[in-house]
Amino acid sequence: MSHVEAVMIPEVALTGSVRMPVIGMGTASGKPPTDPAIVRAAILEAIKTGYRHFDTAFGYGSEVPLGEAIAEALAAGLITSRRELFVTSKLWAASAQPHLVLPAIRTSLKNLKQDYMDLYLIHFPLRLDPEVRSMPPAKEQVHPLDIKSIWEAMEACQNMGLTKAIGVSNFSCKKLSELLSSAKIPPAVNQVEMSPAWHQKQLRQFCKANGIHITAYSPLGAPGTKWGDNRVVESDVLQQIAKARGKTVPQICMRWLYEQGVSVVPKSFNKERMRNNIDIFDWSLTEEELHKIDQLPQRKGVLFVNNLGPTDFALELDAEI
Ligand SMILES: NC(=O)C1=CN([C@@H]2O[C@H](COP(=O)(O)OP(=O)(O)OC[C@H]3O[C@@H](n4cnc5c(N)ncnc54)[C@H](OP(=O)(O)O)[C@@H]3O)[C@@H](O)[C@H]2O)C=CC1
Ligand SMILES: O=C[C@H](O)[C@@H](O)[C@@H](O)[C@H](O)C(=O)O
Repeated sequence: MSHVEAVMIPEVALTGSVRMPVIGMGTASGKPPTDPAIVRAAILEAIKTGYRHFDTAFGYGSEVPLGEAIAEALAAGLITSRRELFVTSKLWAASAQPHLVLPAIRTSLKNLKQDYMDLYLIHFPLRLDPEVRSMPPAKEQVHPLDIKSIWEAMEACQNMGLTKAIGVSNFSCKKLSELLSSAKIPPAVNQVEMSPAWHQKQLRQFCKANGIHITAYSPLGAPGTKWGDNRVVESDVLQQIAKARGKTVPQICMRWLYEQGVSVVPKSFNKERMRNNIDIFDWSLTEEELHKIDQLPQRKGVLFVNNLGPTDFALELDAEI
Protein backbone atom coordinates (compact mmCIF):
# COMPACT_ATOMS: atom_id res chain seq x y z
CA MET A 1 0.00 0.00 0.00
CA SER A 2 1.29 3.44 -0.89
CA HIS A 3 1.98 5.67 2.10
CA VAL A 4 -0.13 8.52 0.81
CA GLU A 5 -3.32 6.46 0.48
CA ALA A 6 -5.76 6.24 3.37
CA VAL A 7 -5.65 2.92 5.22
CA MET A 8 -8.89 0.85 5.13
CA ILE A 9 -9.67 -0.22 8.68
CA PRO A 10 -11.81 -3.37 9.10
CA GLU A 11 -14.98 -3.31 11.23
CA VAL A 12 -16.40 -5.53 13.93
CA ALA A 13 -20.15 -6.15 14.41
CA LEU A 14 -21.29 -5.01 17.86
CA THR A 15 -25.04 -5.18 18.40
CA GLY A 16 -27.88 -5.18 15.87
CA SER A 17 -26.61 -3.36 12.79
CA VAL A 18 -23.96 -1.39 14.69
CA ARG A 19 -20.47 -1.86 13.26
CA MET A 20 -17.32 -0.38 14.74
CA PRO A 21 -13.94 0.12 13.01
CA VAL A 22 -11.42 -2.06 14.90
CA ILE A 23 -9.05 0.87 15.38
CA GLY A 24 -10.19 4.18 16.79
CA MET A 25 -8.20 7.28 17.55
CA GLY A 26 -7.73 7.96 21.26
CA THR A 27 -8.11 11.61 22.27
CA ALA A 28 -7.13 11.71 25.98
CA SER A 29 -4.22 14.00 26.71
CA GLY A 30 -4.40 14.36 30.50
CA LYS A 31 -4.45 17.58 32.49
CA PRO A 32 -4.15 20.21 31.22
CA PRO A 33 -5.68 18.90 27.97
CA THR A 34 -3.86 19.58 24.70
CA ASP A 35 -4.82 22.87 23.00
CA PRO A 36 -8.18 22.20 21.27
CA ALA A 37 -6.85 23.64 17.99
CA ILE A 38 -4.10 20.99 17.98
CA VAL A 39 -6.60 18.23 18.79
CA ARG A 40 -8.93 19.40 16.01
CA ALA A 41 -6.09 19.48 13.45
CA ALA A 42 -4.90 16.02 14.56
CA ILE A 43 -8.40 14.56 14.17
CA LEU A 44 -8.73 16.04 10.68
CA GLU A 45 -5.37 14.53 9.78
CA ALA A 46 -6.55 11.20 11.21
CA ILE A 47 -9.66 11.28 9.01
CA LYS A 48 -7.41 11.86 5.97
CA THR A 49 -5.26 8.93 7.09
CA GLY A 50 -8.22 6.55 7.31
CA TYR A 51 -9.43 6.73 10.93
CA ARG A 52 -13.23 6.57 11.14
CA HIS A 53 -13.64 5.78 14.85
CA PHE A 54 -12.93 8.35 17.59
CA ASP A 55 -12.71 7.75 21.30
CA THR A 56 -13.54 10.72 23.49
CA ALA A 57 -15.02 11.36 26.94
CA PHE A 58 -16.57 14.29 28.78
CA GLY A 59 -13.55 14.06 31.10
CA TYR A 60 -10.98 14.51 28.30
CA GLY A 61 -12.05 17.95 27.10
CA SER A 62 -11.81 16.61 23.53
CA GLU A 63 -15.52 16.43 22.67
CA VAL A 64 -15.64 20.02 21.38
CA PRO A 65 -12.59 19.79 19.08
CA LEU A 66 -13.84 16.39 17.85
CA GLY A 67 -17.22 17.93 16.95
CA GLU A 68 -15.45 20.80 15.17
CA ALA A 69 -13.19 18.42 13.25
CA ILE A 70 -16.21 16.36 12.12
CA ALA A 71 -17.97 19.50 10.89
CA GLU A 72 -14.81 20.57 9.08
CA ALA A 73 -14.32 17.12 7.50
CA LEU A 74 -17.89 17.22 6.21
CA ALA A 75 -17.48 20.75 4.86
CA ALA A 76 -14.20 19.79 3.16
CA GLY A 77 -15.75 16.66 1.61
CA LEU A 78 -13.34 14.30 3.43
CA ILE A 79 -16.45 12.35 4.42
CA THR A 80 -19.90 12.65 2.92
CA SER A 81 -21.96 11.81 5.99
CA ARG A 82 -21.63 11.68 9.76
CA ARG A 83 -22.74 8.06 9.42
CA GLU A 84 -19.30 7.18 8.03
CA LEU A 85 -17.86 7.83 11.47
CA PHE A 86 -18.07 5.98 14.78
CA VAL A 87 -18.00 8.21 17.87
CA THR A 88 -17.61 6.91 21.42
CA SER A 89 -17.96 9.10 24.49
CA LYS A 90 -18.13 8.37 28.21
CA LEU A 91 -20.18 9.27 31.25
CA TRP A 92 -17.96 11.17 33.69
CA ALA A 93 -17.99 9.73 37.22
CA ALA A 94 -19.39 12.95 38.77
CA SER A 95 -22.52 12.38 36.64
CA ALA A 96 -22.84 8.69 37.53
CA GLN A 97 -26.23 8.99 39.22
CA PRO A 98 -29.43 7.94 37.43
CA HIS A 99 -30.97 11.45 37.22
CA LEU A 100 -27.72 12.96 35.88
CA VAL A 101 -27.18 10.53 32.97
CA LEU A 102 -29.62 12.09 30.52
CA PRO A 103 -28.31 15.64 31.13
CA ALA A 104 -24.75 14.28 30.80
CA ILE A 105 -25.27 12.59 27.42
CA ARG A 106 -27.10 15.70 26.19
CA THR A 107 -24.15 17.87 27.25
CA SER A 108 -21.72 15.54 25.48
CA LEU A 109 -23.88 15.59 22.32
CA LYS A 110 -24.00 19.37 22.46
CA ASN A 111 -20.20 19.48 22.82
CA LEU A 112 -19.92 17.13 19.83
CA LYS A 113 -22.56 19.07 17.85
CA GLN A 114 -24.24 15.73 17.09
CA ASP A 115 -27.74 14.39 17.62
CA TYR A 116 -26.52 10.86 18.42
CA MET A 117 -23.35 9.05 19.38
CA ASP A 118 -22.46 5.52 18.34
CA LEU A 119 -21.35 4.24 21.73
CA TYR A 120 -21.77 5.67 25.21
CA LEU A 121 -19.77 4.10 28.03
CA ILE A 122 -19.85 4.35 31.81
CA HIS A 123 -16.28 5.65 32.22
CA PHE A 124 -15.46 4.16 35.63
CA PRO A 125 -17.14 1.72 38.06
CA LEU A 126 -17.48 4.42 40.72
CA ARG A 127 -19.37 7.60 41.48
CA LEU A 128 -17.94 10.96 42.49
CA ASP A 129 -19.85 13.77 44.16
CA PRO A 130 -21.20 16.07 41.43
CA GLU A 131 -19.05 19.01 42.53
CA VAL A 132 -15.74 17.13 41.99
CA ARG A 133 -13.74 18.98 39.35
CA SER A 134 -10.23 17.62 39.78
CA MET A 135 -8.31 14.52 40.83
CA PRO A 136 -7.61 13.24 43.39
CA PRO A 137 -10.98 13.86 45.06
CA ALA A 138 -11.36 13.83 48.84
CA LYS A 139 -11.98 10.31 50.16
CA GLU A 140 -15.55 11.21 51.18
CA GLN A 141 -16.36 12.31 47.62
CA VAL A 142 -15.85 8.81 46.16
CA HIS A 143 -18.65 6.23 46.27
CA PRO A 144 -19.48 2.81 44.89
CA LEU A 145 -21.57 2.85 41.72
CA ASP A 146 -25.21 1.78 41.92
CA ILE A 147 -24.79 -0.40 38.84
CA LYS A 148 -28.44 -1.43 38.41
CA SER A 149 -29.94 2.07 38.45
CA ILE A 150 -27.17 3.70 36.42
CA TRP A 151 -27.47 0.99 33.75
CA GLU A 152 -31.23 1.57 33.52
CA ALA A 153 -30.46 5.22 32.74
CA MET A 154 -27.92 4.14 30.10
CA GLU A 155 -30.55 1.82 28.57
CA ALA A 156 -32.96 4.77 28.44
CA CYS A 157 -30.34 6.75 26.42
CA GLN A 158 -30.18 3.95 23.85
CA ASN A 159 -33.97 3.54 23.76
CA MET A 160 -34.31 7.30 23.10
CA GLY A 161 -31.91 7.04 20.14
CA LEU A 162 -29.28 9.30 21.74
CA THR A 163 -26.73 6.52 21.30
CA LYS A 164 -26.68 3.44 19.04
CA ALA A 165 -25.01 1.25 21.66
CA ILE A 166 -24.07 1.36 25.34
CA GLY A 167 -21.24 -0.16 27.29
CA VAL A 168 -18.83 0.21 30.17
CA SER A 169 -15.16 0.92 30.81
CA ASN A 170 -12.77 -0.30 33.50
CA PHE A 171 -15.25 -3.00 34.59
CA SER A 172 -13.91 -6.23 36.16
CA CYS A 173 -15.56 -9.68 35.78
CA LYS A 174 -17.21 -9.06 39.16
CA LYS A 175 -18.69 -5.70 38.14
CA LEU A 176 -19.84 -7.13 34.80
CA SER A 177 -21.57 -10.05 36.54
CA GLU A 178 -23.46 -7.62 38.73
CA LEU A 179 -24.47 -5.57 35.70
CA LEU A 180 -25.55 -8.61 33.66
CA SER A 181 -27.77 -9.87 36.48
CA SER A 182 -30.21 -6.97 35.95
CA ALA A 183 -29.47 -5.61 32.44
CA LYS A 184 -32.21 -5.59 29.80
CA ILE A 185 -29.68 -4.49 27.18
CA PRO A 186 -26.33 -6.21 27.74
CA PRO A 187 -23.25 -3.97 27.42
CA ALA A 188 -21.88 -4.03 23.85
CA VAL A 189 -18.35 -3.11 24.92
CA ASN A 190 -16.02 -3.08 27.92
CA GLN A 191 -13.14 -0.67 27.28
CA VAL A 192 -10.14 -1.63 29.41
CA GLU A 193 -6.38 -1.40 29.55
CA MET A 194 -4.81 -4.05 27.33
CA SER A 195 -1.35 -4.31 25.78
CA PRO A 196 1.46 -6.86 25.44
CA ALA A 197 2.24 -6.01 29.09
CA TRP A 198 -1.32 -6.61 30.37
CA HIS A 199 -3.06 -9.37 28.42
CA GLN A 200 -6.38 -9.43 30.32
CA LYS A 201 -6.76 -13.19 29.74
CA GLN A 202 -9.39 -13.77 32.43
CA LEU A 203 -11.52 -10.75 31.54
CA ARG A 204 -11.36 -11.60 27.84
CA GLN A 205 -12.60 -15.11 28.53
CA PHE A 206 -15.48 -13.76 30.62
CA CYS A 207 -16.42 -11.17 27.99
CA LYS A 208 -16.28 -13.71 25.18
CA ALA A 209 -18.61 -16.04 27.09
CA ASN A 210 -21.04 -13.15 27.58
CA GLY A 211 -20.91 -11.59 24.11
CA ILE A 212 -19.17 -8.40 25.29
CA HIS A 213 -16.62 -6.93 22.89
CA ILE A 214 -13.36 -5.63 24.37
CA THR A 215 -11.72 -2.39 23.32
CA ALA A 216 -8.08 -2.01 24.36
CA TYR A 217 -6.96 1.33 25.74
CA SER A 218 -3.33 2.34 26.44
CA PRO A 219 -2.34 -0.27 23.81
CA LEU A 220 1.24 1.06 23.71
CA GLY A 221 1.47 1.28 27.50
CA ALA A 222 0.70 5.03 27.32
CA PRO A 223 4.32 6.22 27.04
CA GLY A 224 4.82 9.88 27.86
CA THR A 225 1.53 10.22 29.79
CA LYS A 226 0.97 10.74 33.52
CA TRP A 227 -0.81 7.38 33.80
CA GLY A 228 1.47 5.18 31.65
CA ASP A 229 5.14 4.31 31.25
CA ASN A 230 7.77 3.06 28.80
CA ARG A 231 7.82 -0.61 29.68
CA VAL A 232 6.00 -1.61 26.48
CA VAL A 233 7.91 0.60 24.05
CA GLU A 234 11.23 -0.32 25.74
CA SER A 235 10.57 -4.07 25.97
CA ASP A 236 13.63 -5.97 24.61
CA VAL A 237 11.43 -8.77 23.30
CA LEU A 238 9.12 -6.38 21.42
CA GLN A 239 12.10 -4.41 20.10
CA GLN A 240 13.70 -7.63 18.78
CA ILE A 241 10.48 -8.69 17.06
CA ALA A 242 10.02 -5.21 15.58
CA LYS A 243 13.61 -5.11 14.29
CA ALA A 244 13.38 -8.56 12.73
CA ARG A 245 10.12 -7.66 10.96
CA GLY A 246 11.06 -4.13 9.89
CA LYS A 247 8.17 -2.74 11.97
CA THR A 248 7.94 -0.39 14.96
CA VAL A 249 7.17 -1.62 18.48
CA PRO A 250 3.78 0.21 18.39
CA GLN A 251 2.94 -1.70 15.19
CA ILE A 252 3.81 -5.02 16.88
CA CYS A 253 1.50 -4.03 19.78
CA MET A 254 -1.32 -3.01 17.43
CA ARG A 255 -1.04 -6.16 15.30
CA TRP A 256 -0.92 -8.39 18.39
CA LEU A 257 -4.07 -6.74 19.79
CA TYR A 258 -5.87 -7.02 16.45
CA GLU A 259 -5.00 -10.72 16.26
CA GLN A 260 -6.50 -11.19 19.75
CA GLY A 261 -9.88 -10.12 18.32
CA VAL A 262 -10.20 -6.87 20.27
CA SER A 263 -10.57 -3.34 18.95
CA VAL A 264 -7.90 -0.78 19.82
CA VAL A 265 -7.82 2.97 20.52
CA PRO A 266 -4.22 4.23 20.25
CA LYS A 267 -3.66 7.95 20.76
CA SER A 268 -1.29 9.93 18.61
CA PHE A 269 -1.68 13.53 17.56
CA ASN A 270 1.42 13.19 15.35
CA LYS A 271 0.85 12.64 11.62
CA GLU A 272 3.56 9.99 11.08
CA ARG A 273 2.85 8.07 14.29
CA MET A 274 -0.94 7.99 13.80
CA ARG A 275 -0.38 6.47 10.34
CA ASN A 276 2.27 4.06 11.58
CA ASN A 277 -0.16 2.76 14.22
CA ILE A 278 -2.76 1.66 11.64
CA ASP A 279 -0.38 0.22 9.04
CA ILE A 280 -0.90 -3.29 10.37
CA PHE A 281 -3.36 -5.01 8.07
CA ASP A 282 -1.13 -6.53 5.37
CA TRP A 283 1.15 -8.70 7.50
CA SER A 284 0.81 -10.99 10.54
CA LEU A 285 2.78 -12.26 13.52
CA THR A 286 4.29 -15.75 13.45
CA GLU A 287 3.50 -18.48 16.00
CA GLU A 288 6.93 -17.94 17.50
CA GLU A 289 6.42 -14.19 17.87
CA LEU A 290 2.99 -14.76 19.43
CA HIS A 291 4.56 -17.21 21.87
CA LYS A 292 7.22 -14.67 22.87
CA ILE A 293 4.56 -12.01 23.54
CA ASP A 294 2.57 -14.56 25.50
CA GLN A 295 5.56 -15.01 27.83
CA LEU A 296 6.03 -11.29 28.62
CA PRO A 297 5.79 -10.27 32.29
CA GLN A 298 2.28 -9.08 33.18
CA ARG A 299 1.27 -6.10 35.31
CA LYS A 300 -1.68 -3.74 35.33
CA GLY A 301 -0.38 -0.26 34.44
CA VAL A 302 -3.36 2.09 34.73
CA LEU A 303 -4.38 2.14 38.39
CA PHE A 304 -7.31 3.69 40.28
CA VAL A 305 -4.93 4.66 43.10
CA ASN A 306 -3.22 7.08 40.72
CA ASN A 307 -6.48 8.97 40.19
CA LEU A 308 -8.15 8.47 43.58
CA GLY A 309 -5.19 8.24 45.92
CA PRO A 310 -4.22 5.11 47.90
CA THR A 311 -7.60 4.54 49.58
CA ASP A 312 -8.97 1.08 50.48
CA PHE A 313 -11.70 1.61 47.88
CA ALA A 314 -9.19 2.34 45.08
CA LEU A 315 -6.96 -0.58 46.13
CA GLU A 316 -9.99 -2.88 46.07
CA LEU A 317 -10.91 -1.78 42.54
CA ASP A 318 -7.30 -2.24 41.38
CA ALA A 319 -7.24 -5.77 42.81
CA GLU A 320 -10.31 -6.89 40.81
CA ILE A 321 -9.56 -8.69 37.56
N1 LIG B 1 -11.51 4.32 29.39
C1 LIG B 1 -10.45 4.73 30.05
O1 LIG B 1 -10.45 4.80 31.29
C2 LIG B 1 -9.23 5.09 29.30
C3 LIG B 1 -9.31 5.30 27.95
N2 LIG B 1 -8.20 5.65 27.22
C4 LIG B 1 -8.40 5.89 25.77
O2 LIG B 1 -7.40 5.18 25.05
C5 LIG B 1 -6.63 6.09 24.28
C6 LIG B 1 -5.21 5.58 24.12
O3 LIG B 1 -4.61 5.29 25.36
P1 LIG B 1 -3.42 6.13 25.99
O4 LIG B 1 -3.52 5.96 27.45
O5 LIG B 1 -3.41 7.48 25.41
O6 LIG B 1 -2.11 5.33 25.56
P2 LIG B 1 -1.41 4.84 24.22
O7 LIG B 1 -0.85 3.50 24.56
O8 LIG B 1 -2.26 5.00 23.04
O9 LIG B 1 -0.16 5.83 24.15
C7 LIG B 1 -0.27 7.18 23.81
C8 LIG B 1 1.12 7.80 23.90
O10 LIG B 1 2.00 7.15 22.99
C9 LIG B 1 2.54 8.08 22.06
N3 LIG B 1 2.57 7.39 20.77
C10 LIG B 1 1.50 7.07 20.00
N4 LIG B 1 1.88 6.38 18.90
C11 LIG B 1 3.21 6.27 18.98
C12 LIG B 1 4.19 5.68 18.13
N5 LIG B 1 3.84 5.08 16.98
N6 LIG B 1 5.49 5.73 18.53
C13 LIG B 1 5.83 6.34 19.67
N7 LIG B 1 4.95 6.92 20.52
C14 LIG B 1 3.66 6.89 20.17
C15 LIG B 1 1.63 9.28 22.10
O11 LIG B 1 2.28 10.47 21.83
P3 LIG B 1 2.03 11.36 20.48
O12 LIG B 1 0.62 11.84 20.52
O13 LIG B 1 3.02 12.44 20.62
O14 LIG B 1 2.31 10.45 19.32
C16 LIG B 1 1.15 9.26 23.55
O15 LIG B 1 2.09 9.88 24.40
C17 LIG B 1 -6.77 7.41 25.03
O16 LIG B 1 -6.41 8.52 24.24
C18 LIG B 1 -8.23 7.36 25.39
O17 LIG B 1 -9.02 7.70 24.27
C19 LIG B 1 -6.98 5.74 27.82
C20 LIG B 1 -6.82 5.54 29.18
C21 LIG B 1 -7.95 5.21 30.03
O1 LIG C 1 -5.46 13.34 34.01
C1 LIG C 1 -5.70 12.24 33.74
C2 LIG C 1 -6.81 11.86 32.87
O2 LIG C 1 -8.04 12.40 33.20
C3 LIG C 1 -6.90 10.35 32.89
O3 LIG C 1 -7.19 9.89 34.15
C4 LIG C 1 -7.93 9.91 31.95
O4 LIG C 1 -7.62 10.49 30.73
C5 LIG C 1 -7.95 8.41 31.83
O5 LIG C 1 -6.66 7.93 31.73
C6 LIG C 1 -8.77 8.05 30.65
O6 LIG C 1 -8.29 8.18 29.55
O7 LIG C 1 -9.91 7.71 30.81
